[in-house]
Amino acid sequence: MGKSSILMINGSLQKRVHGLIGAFLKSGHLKSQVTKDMQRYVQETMSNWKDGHLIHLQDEAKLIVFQILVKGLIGLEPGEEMQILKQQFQEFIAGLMSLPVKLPGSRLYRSLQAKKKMVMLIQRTIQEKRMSEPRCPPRDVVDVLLNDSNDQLTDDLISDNMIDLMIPAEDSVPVLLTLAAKYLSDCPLALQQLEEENMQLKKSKSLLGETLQWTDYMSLSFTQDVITETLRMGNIISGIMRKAMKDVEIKGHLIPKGWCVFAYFRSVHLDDDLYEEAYCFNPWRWKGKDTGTCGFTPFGGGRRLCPGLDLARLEASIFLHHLVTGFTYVSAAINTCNFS
Ligand code: HEM
Repeated sequence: MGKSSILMINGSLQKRVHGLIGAFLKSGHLKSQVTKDMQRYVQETMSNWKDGHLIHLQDEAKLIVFQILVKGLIGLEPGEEMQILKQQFQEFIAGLMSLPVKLPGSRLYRSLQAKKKMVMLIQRTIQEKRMSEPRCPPRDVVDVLLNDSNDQLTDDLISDNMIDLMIPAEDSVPVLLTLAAKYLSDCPLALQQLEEENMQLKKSKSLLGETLQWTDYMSLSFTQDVITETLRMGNIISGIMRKAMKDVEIKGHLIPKGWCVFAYFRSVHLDDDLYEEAYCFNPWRWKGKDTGTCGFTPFGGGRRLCPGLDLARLEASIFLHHLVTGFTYVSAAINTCNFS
């Protein structure tokens, strides 16, 4: 990761970059674009699913999510360059956790080479954008950062950040989708209610001759509760690190300045004192409840709160909608949880 990565920087620059990216990822403009593209990619992908063929859901979801992500970040459409970027990104990721040996042929070396190639491709895109008129409203994150007047937002910072944004985003949503499918397979009641809610929306929209908008997907309350419960049980990011900048005392425990603390979400999200039958997948527990509490932090919190949280929820809603309305989904298990 580069020195100017959003994951590494602090202070006012992090606040600025985080604010710009977060506002764009939450914008109605991006959500409409994502909805249109995601519907198309999901339908294309699912139309290839044939009876009797094994489907690797996470891999299929990964390809869709990567295409959506790269378009939202740098404006690239699916095609040859997207394919190259995907290959290079996989090589780069493989070296993130590897022996620190930078000899030619080593995993780390190959990873760094892949990152260089990605940077070159993204910098070319930035140059092209710099030579054309600024786009208003911005269509991707590069547009947003280029339109800002802060002179710390150099081409190097922008290209590094595009790659570093792919790291938290690329895998998390496919894992969320895969876990949702798994938990639903284990819970026929939830699957049935999810199907009913989504079929109802599909029918009412088709009667009106309208296509589904992002607001339609987000208005599906039970679908949102299924996603919330999957985030709680799945703990896709198991926790976050924080460094104490000064001595801090929490509930009688001193954390000396300079110490690192790991806030472990799993121990909170699976705490029986906070969640009745915490190991049971029970989307109904969220009915009418506020998800913005300290006991539920799958997207972290504070000034580093995940800027992609709305996008993750929207992508999951679209995927689940097409999964349960396009296929007969057979649940194999009987859930023994008490939902009363
Ligand atoms: C299920 C999906 C996702 C989960 C569970 C998730 C979770 C998280 C968590 C726990 C953090 C750390 C927050 C903290 O330190 O307090 C984080 C940070 C971040 N996430 Fe996500 N994320 C998801 C999807 C996404 C997506 C789709 C994007 C972008 C398109 C994204 C971009 C980021 C970025 C840039 C940060 C760093 C923010 C900063 O340090 O200022 N994430 N995410």
